Amino acid sequence: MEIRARAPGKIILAGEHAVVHGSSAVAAAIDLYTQSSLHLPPSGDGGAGEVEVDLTDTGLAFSWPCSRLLEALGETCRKAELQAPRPCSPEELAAIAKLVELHEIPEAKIWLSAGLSAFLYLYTSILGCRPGKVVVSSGLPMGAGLGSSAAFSVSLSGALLTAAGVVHPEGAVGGTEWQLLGKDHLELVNTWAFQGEKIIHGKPSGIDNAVSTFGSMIKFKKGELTNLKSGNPVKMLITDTRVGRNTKALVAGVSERASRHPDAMASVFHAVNTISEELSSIVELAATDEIAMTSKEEKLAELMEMNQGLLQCMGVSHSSIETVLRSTLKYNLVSKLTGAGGGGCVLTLIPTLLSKLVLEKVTTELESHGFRCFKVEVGGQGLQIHQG
Ligand SMILES: Nc1ncnc2c1ncn2[C@@H]1O[C@H](COP(=O)(O)OP(=O)(O)O)[C@@H](O)[C@H]1O
Ligand SMILES: C[C@@](O)(CCOP(=O)(O)O)CC(=O)O
Ligand SMILES: [Mg+2]
Repeated sequence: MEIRARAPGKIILAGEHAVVHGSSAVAAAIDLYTQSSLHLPPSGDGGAGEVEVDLTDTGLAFSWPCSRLLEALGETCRKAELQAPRPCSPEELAAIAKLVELHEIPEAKIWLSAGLSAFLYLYTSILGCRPGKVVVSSGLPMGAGLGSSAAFSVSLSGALLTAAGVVHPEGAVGGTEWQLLGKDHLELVNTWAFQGEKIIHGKPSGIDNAVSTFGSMIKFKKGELTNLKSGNPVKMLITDTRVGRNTKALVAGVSERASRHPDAMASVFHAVNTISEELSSIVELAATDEIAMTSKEEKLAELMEMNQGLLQCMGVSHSSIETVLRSTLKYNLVSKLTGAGGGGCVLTLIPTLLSKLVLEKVTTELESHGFRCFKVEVGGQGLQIHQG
C-alpha cells in the first residue's frame, strides 16, 4: 500500500510572533508543498522489520528496528491507534531523542534532529511500532519562514492517519489525482500536526499547521480560525535571504524580551493585533476599479510596513532583511519579513499596476545581493491525499 499526502507552506501577511502571545494574525497557503509517501508492507506486525524515513531534500535516510522502538517506547506503541491526539510527555521526548541520537547526524544538519523526533513521535503514536517507510520531499526551503515544519507535520499526520484508517479522503481536487478530507478529519490531522510542531518549535501558536491543513487565507487568534475570502488576488514577491535561522530560538527570544519588558511588549502585541484585524478586513474588500484597487493596496502596504516596524521592536529583524527593505523601497515597494524572521524570507507586495520592467529591476537588484526571488500563488488548497 502506498499513501501520499501533500501539505502546503504558508506566508504570514501580518501577526507572526504576536500570535504566539494571543494577538490575531493573517496567513495564507502557498503553492509549494511538502509530500510524505508512506509504504506499508501488507501485514505489518509490531516487533519485526524497520521503520524508515528518507528525507530526500537532505540526502539523508534513517531507520530503526521495530523491536528497538518497542523497547524504548513500549507504552506509546502499544496504545497506538486508540489514542486521541495528545502532547508528547517529557519522558517520551527524552526516549525519542535517544533513538534519534543512535544516528550520527552531520553537524551541519543537526537542525534535522527536531524534525526526526517529530517524525518518530507521530509515526509511533498513530501506527505503533509497525514496519513502514516514509519518503519525504519538499519544494519549500527549510527553516526560511515559509512553514516547512508545519507542512512536514501536516503531510506526515495526513498520510499516517489515512493508513490507520482513521481518516478517509473523499472529494477529488478538480482534474488531479489528489483527494480532500472532510472538516472533522482535517481537524484531527491538524491536532496531531500541532503536536509535531510543538516538538519542532517549542511553543507554536498553531497558525502554521492550521493554514497548511485547511489551506485558503485565514485569520487566526488563540486557536480560533476564520476563513477570509480575498476580494482580489494578493500578489507577493518572496525573497529568500538564504540566511538560516531557527524558529524555536526566535520564538523563545521574543518571549524573553516580553518577560523583561512586559508592559512595553504587551503594547507591541496589542498594536500588531489591531494591524492584523484591519488587514483582514481590507483583504476581503472587492475593489472593482483601478482607483479602488490602488487605495486598497496602499492600505495593505502601510499596514505591512507598520507590522515590520513592530517586528523590529520584537528583535526579530536582521541585516539581510533590512537590505531587502531598502532595495524594494527604492522602487516604492513595501516589504516585511514573514515567519519567524532572523533571516529567512521577506514578502514584497506587488501592486496590480506595477510594470514588468520595475519588477524585473527590483528582482535583479535583490538577486545581486545573493538572495533568491520567486512568486507564489496565494490562498490555495490545504492537505491533499492520494491512495495508490
Ligand atoms: N522536509 C523536511 N524534512 C525533514 N525535516 C524537516 C523538513 N521540513 C521541515 N523540517 C524540520 O523543520 C525544521 C524547520 O522548521 P522551522 O525552524 O520552524 O522553519 P520553517 O517552518 O519556517 O521552515 C527543520 O530544521 C527540520 O527539523
Ligand atoms: C513566529 C511564528 O509566529 C511563525 C513561525 O513560522 P516559521 O516556522 O518561521 O515558518 C511562530 C508561531 O506562530 O508558531
Ligand atoms: Mg516552522
